[in-house]
Amino acid sequence: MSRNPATRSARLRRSVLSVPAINPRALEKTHAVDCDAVIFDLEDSVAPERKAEARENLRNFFSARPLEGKERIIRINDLSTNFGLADMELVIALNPDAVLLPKVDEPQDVMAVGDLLYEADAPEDLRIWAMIETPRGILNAAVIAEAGRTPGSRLDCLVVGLNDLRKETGVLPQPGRSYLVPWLMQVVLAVSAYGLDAIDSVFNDFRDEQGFDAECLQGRAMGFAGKMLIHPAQIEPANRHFGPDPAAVAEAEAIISAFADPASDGLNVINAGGRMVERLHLVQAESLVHKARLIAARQAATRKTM
Ligand SMILES: CC(C)(COP(=O)(O)OP(=O)(O)OC[C@H]1O[C@@H](n2cnc3c(N)ncnc32)[C@H](O)[C@@H]1OP(=O)(O)O)[C@@H](O)C(=O)NCCC(=O)NCCSC(=O)C[C@H](O)C(=O)O
Ligand SMILES: [Mg+2]
Repeated sequence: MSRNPATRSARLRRSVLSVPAINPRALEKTHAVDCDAVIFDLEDSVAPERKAEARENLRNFFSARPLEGKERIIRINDLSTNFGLADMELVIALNPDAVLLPKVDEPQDVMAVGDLLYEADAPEDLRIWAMIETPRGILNAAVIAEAGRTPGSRLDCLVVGLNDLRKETGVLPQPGRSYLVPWLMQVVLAVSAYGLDAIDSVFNDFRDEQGFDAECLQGRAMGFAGKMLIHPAQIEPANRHFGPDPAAVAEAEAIISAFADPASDGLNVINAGGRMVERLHLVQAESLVHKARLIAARQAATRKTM
């Protein structure tokens, strides 16, 4: 049985900020910024000769002060490189919320990391995220996502990487991403079939506010849960575009009340102010209201600590 997109994840993943683990100053900034998740990057933003230094930075960062209220994800190097296994040892030692695998081509890439976590007796809530950023990754998006349904699988989220994908395919960066949309939608369809989340790719030109807004609107309309970010300036717009807008929350609350009315008992379809509403809309409405409450609770907690 498929899960409705509205029920994919109860977590907020509107803004997923990547931070190069080589940069201690940027690492420190993650305590103060308002993103939902942080990816600590050991892969492409760290030069090969500085991988060990980046791991040491992360070790120090995790031991100095816990990062509160945000999902913590460590992006490792591919296990086929010289760095992948040392990265995995660090992941097991630091126990983040998730490990992000780059350049996933097939389900076996995810399973190999799952096996390492199992052998290390890592806690079950240490999840796996997968970057879909190669031609084979796109072609195999469905079977990769399906692997997330096998018993004991830790796969939780797919993240699209368009920089690598453009490099591999020759598709040029263009406003509207018209040639990429079919591949993006393939990823959204795959996660929808198997109850995972999908995060849209980074937008490199972090000073181009209009371009970023347009891409967020497009990603949200396509069904992505949020966007991978490269700069703190992208957090507020991503939270805004991927968060529920107040009118939609009010409408969702009205749908929940309408179905809670005893007059709706035994009805699968009702008339809500001149619009047909079905019980499937109730599931979406509940998910939206849940996310709105998570955001409100986060904002209240932030105000308290200010
Ligand atoms: C792109 C950057 C190199 C730009 O950095 P910088 O020149 O320092 O920008 P600013 O001067 O505007 O920065 C202002 C302050 O903000 C801090 N900062 C900047 N970026 C981050 C960040 N990502 N996280 C936390 N803090 C950040 C700076 O340190 C400045 O602070 P201060 O000095 O105190 O004023 C830089 O933004 C950057 O490195 N971004 C992240 C790059 C990265 O993570 N790359 C990997 C992910 S991209 C990817 O995965 C692609 C994918 O794989 C694919 O294939 O598509
Ligand atoms: Mg990449």
